[in-house]
Amino acid sequence: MTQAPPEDHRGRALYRAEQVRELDRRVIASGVAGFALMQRAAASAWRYLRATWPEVRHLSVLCGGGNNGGDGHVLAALAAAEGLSVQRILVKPVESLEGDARRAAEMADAAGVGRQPWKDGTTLSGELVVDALLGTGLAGEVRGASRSAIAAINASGRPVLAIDIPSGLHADTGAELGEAVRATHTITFIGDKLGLHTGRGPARVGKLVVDDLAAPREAFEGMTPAAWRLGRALIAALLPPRERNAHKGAMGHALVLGGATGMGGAGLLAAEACARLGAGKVSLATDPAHVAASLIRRPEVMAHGVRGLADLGELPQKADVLVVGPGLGRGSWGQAMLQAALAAERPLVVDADALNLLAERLAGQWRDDWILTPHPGEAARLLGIGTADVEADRPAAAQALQQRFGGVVVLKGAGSLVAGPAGLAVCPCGNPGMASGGMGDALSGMLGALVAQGLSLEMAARLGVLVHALAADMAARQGGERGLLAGDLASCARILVNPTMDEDDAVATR
Ligand SMILES: NC(=O)C1=CN([C@@H]2O[C@H](COP(=O)(O)OP(=O)(O)OC[C@H]3O[C@@H](n4cnc5c(N)ncnc54)[C@H](OP(=O)(O)O)[C@@H]3O)[C@@H](O)[C@H]2O)[C@@H](O)CC1
Ligand SMILES: [K+]
Repeated sequence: MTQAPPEDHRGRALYRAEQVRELDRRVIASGVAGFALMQRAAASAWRYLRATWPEVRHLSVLCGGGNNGGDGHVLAALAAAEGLSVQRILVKPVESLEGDARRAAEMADAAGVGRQPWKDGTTLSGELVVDALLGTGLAGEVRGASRSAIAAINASGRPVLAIDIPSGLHADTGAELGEAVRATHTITFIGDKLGLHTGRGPARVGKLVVDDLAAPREAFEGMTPAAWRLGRALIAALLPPRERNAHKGAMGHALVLGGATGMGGAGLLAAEACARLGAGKVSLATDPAHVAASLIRRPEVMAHGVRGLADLGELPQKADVLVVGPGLGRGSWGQAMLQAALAAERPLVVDADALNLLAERLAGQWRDDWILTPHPGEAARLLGIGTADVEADRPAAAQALQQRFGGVVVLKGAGSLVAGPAGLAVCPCGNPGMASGGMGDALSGMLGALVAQGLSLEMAARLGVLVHALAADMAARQGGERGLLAGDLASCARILVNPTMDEDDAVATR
């Protein structure tokens, strides 16, 4: 049935609303009438609903004024034809509808499906709510009746199947325009949409299925996806089993510069994660006060007590990649370490306070050999805008950073984005347990390890972000999200970067 381009190691293609509209146009031009496509969409949603909730007898279907609403009307008719009772609610009068949406509403009328206009206070009586208010046509903050209908859906406490997109969620950015439906399930059509996977998307979409509605392969030809949704196939594609004669010299040497006075844990977490992801050698340049702790916790890491540039000596030149930022601080020590890293002519992973120092003191730096890993606050400082502006359009912020600073940019947060010369990728994994200190330090160390082992910066960033999030998911399965620690990730990540291991049999080591 699926005609869309198959997923490969790059992951699944994601599109923007305008691109999906163009795909719709191409499918229609190939000979499928628009209304037939709407019927396919509704039939697909109905099949999914029936398979997921076979016991449900009574539905509430909320229909907007466009074709998303049209899908809802057709679904309501299909459900009624199979004997379900349907509460069909319209936010716009049928007389104001046009085109396929009007035809769909009249079809449901003709099938004898009752309808009622949305009014504030209307009780949603269904055991299940179908959200067909707004799809790819959403423009601007949700207004009028749709606004209160969305709030009522969210207050209903019922399972919600969102048609195409949870209403109120922006298909391109994943921003919530006012309030968005909190769906338990979403079925999306023709092409998967970027906004379902970043920003508020992951928190609003619930379980997601994609149906390309049998769109012909040719419809996708020549259309560059807006982004790639990373998948596990990337791990095996980029990390084949090691040659049996591998030696540590060939696995790269990573140097972590971090851990100013009182912030030793950050540098250590980065170094440990770096080692667990397979760097041949890992060095840590840290405040001398932290060396003993490092040796006790991870004797494999070569910890150097560094009071300043003189102590650092030629260490940066001996490494293949430098990770600068974890626990760096913004004081003279951190500034010296960053200067040394920038001068070392080695690929860099730049995180945390190194990014803040860049924003404060080193504006205008552009390199093609670094990975920058800001969270939204750091991204905002680098761009000179507010954090809310970053969150309002995360894909645009990631791409703006990449254009302004060069290299590869990882914009962290739910649905982490990787922007590089090959385009945009989004990570669909991870969990709220990652909202705890040190997670970013572990990520920067992992990225350093992958660069050390010879991956391009962009592939290292994509793979590192994915493995970091998958490791957090694995650790959360073992012990739950609350209380998940950054230090729990490295051992899980080790299992993941050895894809021939059976994850269930593998025993996480500390
Ligand atoms: N043939 C096809 O193409 C296929 C398309 N398919 C389906 O169609 C969907 C796209 O349909 P679409 O383009 O009609 O847009 P849609 O999402 O219904 O929104 C338009 C409505 O929303 C309203 N509205 C907009 N902004 C608003 C706001 N801020 N606040 C409040 N209201 C707002 C706007 O009102 P207006 O601005 O006109 O007053 C209008 O009533 C797509 O997601 C998929 O489900 C499938 O059936 C497969 C075949
Ligand atoms: K919807």
